[in-house]
Amino acid sequence: MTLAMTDVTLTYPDGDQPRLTALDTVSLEVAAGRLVAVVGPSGSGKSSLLAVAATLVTPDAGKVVVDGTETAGLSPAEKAELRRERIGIVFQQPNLLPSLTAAEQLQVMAHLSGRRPRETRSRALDLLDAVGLAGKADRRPHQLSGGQRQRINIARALMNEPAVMLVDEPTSALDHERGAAVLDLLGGLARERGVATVLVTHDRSHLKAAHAILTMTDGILTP
Ligand SMILES: Nc1ncnc2c1ncn2[C@@H]1O[C@H](COP(=O)(O)OP(=O)(O)OP(=O)(O)O)[C@@H](O)[C@H]1O
Repeated sequence: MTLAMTDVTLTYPDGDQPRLTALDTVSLEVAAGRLVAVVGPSGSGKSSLLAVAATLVTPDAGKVVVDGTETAGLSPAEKAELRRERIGIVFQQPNLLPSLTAAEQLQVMAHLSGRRPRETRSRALDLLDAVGLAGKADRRPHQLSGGQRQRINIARALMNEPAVMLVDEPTSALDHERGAAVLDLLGGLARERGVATVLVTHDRSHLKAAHAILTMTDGILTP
């Protein structure tokens, strides 16, 4: 299993109240090439789930295995390397660098991993093509639409050929039609590139690209 979370519990301090349980013995398995959607209302624990899967937050209990690596024993530097090399993260807002072209946004990722510029340029162009942005490689963010920027965000997350992709509300800034297109794209990329993808959203519409839809309620994940 490419991503396996087992009995993960995460609590946060809550003033003088007992600690708040954001994730309550959550288990989730995602195989290569599958897109699993996690749907739940605001505050149900979706972002917490992604943060734990991304090794950004350490759970109180439970096990997280990413592409065969048990994450509990890793040092902060090893976790950072795992994130850079094996995990692609797509947040709601693309956070593109204003001065860089579309291709350069992707190349920066590969550069951080020590890959050579010539290789990375051709991989960046291939990925931009895969997300429907062939011909836009030299545009800067302000010359692109919101939907196109979100596609760059997705292509950038794939730049280092991750085993796992974690996606947080990718359609919140998009209209209905563009949102549906981005979700279809994510499903297609997961399948074609064999990436285990988890998508969290509060919005149940256009999830037909998902192989499974799970529900998060008050930190509890159910089929
Ligand atoms: N750093 C934190 N410290 C304390 N409580 C937190 C922290 N982060 C999240 N929480 C609480 O944990 C619970 C789950 O939050 P989380 O952000 O995971 O929910 P979500 O489903 O992603 O919500 P949204 O859809 O609004 O982003 C909420 O009750 C939230 O208030």
